[in-house]
Amino acid sequence: MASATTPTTFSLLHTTTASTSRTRSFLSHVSLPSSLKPTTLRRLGFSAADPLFALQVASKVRSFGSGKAVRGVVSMAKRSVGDLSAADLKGKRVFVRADLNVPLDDSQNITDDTRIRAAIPTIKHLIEKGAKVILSSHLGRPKGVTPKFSLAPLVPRLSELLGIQVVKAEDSIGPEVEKLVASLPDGSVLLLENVRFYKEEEKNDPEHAKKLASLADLYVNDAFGTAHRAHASTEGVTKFLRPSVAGFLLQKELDYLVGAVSSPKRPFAAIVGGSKVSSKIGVIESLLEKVDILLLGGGMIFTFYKAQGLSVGSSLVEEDKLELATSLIAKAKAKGVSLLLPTDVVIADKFAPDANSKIVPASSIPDGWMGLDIGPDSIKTFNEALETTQTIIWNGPMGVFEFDKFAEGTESVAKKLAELSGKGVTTIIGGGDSVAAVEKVGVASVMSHISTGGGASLELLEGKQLPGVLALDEATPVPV
Ligand SMILES: Nc1ncnc2c1ncn2[C@@H]1O[C@H](COP(=O)(O)OP(=O)(O)OP(=O)(O)O)[C@@H](O)[C@H]1O
Ligand SMILES: O=C(O)[C@H](O)COP(=O)(O)O
Repeated sequence: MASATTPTTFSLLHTTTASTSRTRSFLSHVSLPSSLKPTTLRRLGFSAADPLFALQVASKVRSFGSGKAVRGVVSMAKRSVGDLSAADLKGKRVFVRADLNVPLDDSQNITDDTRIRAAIPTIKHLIEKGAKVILSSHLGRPKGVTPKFSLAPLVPRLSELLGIQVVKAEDSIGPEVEKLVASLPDGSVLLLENVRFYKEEEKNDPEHAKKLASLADLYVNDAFGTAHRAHASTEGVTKFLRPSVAGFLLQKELDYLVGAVSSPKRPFAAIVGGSKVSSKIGVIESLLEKVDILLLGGGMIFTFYKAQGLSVGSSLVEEDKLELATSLIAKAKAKGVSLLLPTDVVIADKFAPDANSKIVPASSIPDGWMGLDIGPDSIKTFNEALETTQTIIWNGPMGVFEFDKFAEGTESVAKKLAELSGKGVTTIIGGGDSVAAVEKVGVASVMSHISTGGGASLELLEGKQLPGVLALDEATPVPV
């Protein structure tokens, strides 16, 4: 089957001394062109490594000139639900932690079911294998039992998408839940009540985790959006349940947000926006190590302008981040990254949807006016830069896109990415408000990947480890 252009999977065993001074074995599954032998990889100089070893291999192989099919096929070194055999699953009670934290309106209607749809492939797979699925999630940030944060409104949509009637428990632990679990037929789904109704969930209380774990035989974490939280149902349960494996959604998120970003088709551009530079420092610094082009927009640009001595009127500025902005500009220069700041902006006389607005050069923002979007010249320059790329990651809106008058910059980026996606460019939307913008423009379906995690995707892009991922079983080591 394997050919030079068809990826095959090598298993690479190596050891590393983590900062905790524990020596651990990591297995990294990397799909690489079959012409690459483990001996070749060793010759390439892989020795000490970190948990992202697989990704380093992928990028090295790429620069070595042999990596044809590396992009998007790298997986973290975690065992996946797809690795479990039929015997592992048939008749087994599987605790699935999903992130079904969807928005509900005042009448408890789901206003965006993206996260529910994203959780379906893993649940369907388990049902088809004859497992008994014990599905859990949080919804919102309740303090104790709060009816408006019940998972009950999710049952009809889940049942519809799965094609079976999902049973709902009134609690997430306790004798009633145990009774329901005991009566579950193979291939069925029991939805537990909001795990955050217990304060022990967010405290990652071991006794509480043990109670959750006692409901099941094995654990699947598919809650990418909550993987940055070390909670009882995302991390604590893994201490009591083996195997503990990654679901398909979690795996896909890692493949794109870690794999495609660490081993991109080049040129590679990042677009970073949002309100404040302070909330994106980690992401910008991490991306500066990887990208060829960095486009900045949103409220944070005014801190950069001010750092360059421009007057910014009453635009959003973080005075204590001026030095940081200067150092980021210097870092981009030192790394040879082409950093583009908008050259013109749409300004407003107040922060309101009906504000008076005009377009001015970035250097001419009058006193009393604030910049709320990037201007048409900037859109043109950004588009030209994006046209040269093969991989683009986007996090954060270009302006106050919630107000129609100031949505043009953000919507133009969404449209450009959709157009480029159609031409084979890898387009990754890194969660948060940029996802809302892509959906508003109606181009979500054409993007290569849209993350279901806001905070989790940011942390991953910052290069942080996610506790919900770390806690899972490593893929089976195969010595080379
Ligand atoms: N020029 C601006 N002035 C003030 N606010 C702005 C400006 N541009 C964008 N924003 C606001 O930034 C907000 C989004 O910023 P945020 O940092 O939360 O980005 P995000 O990518 O959505 O992050 P997260 O993933 O955490 O949700 C939007 O509500 C938008 O209105
Ligand atoms: O919406 C999210 O980002 C996730 O569901 C995590 O929610 P949390 O920030 O309340 O932990």
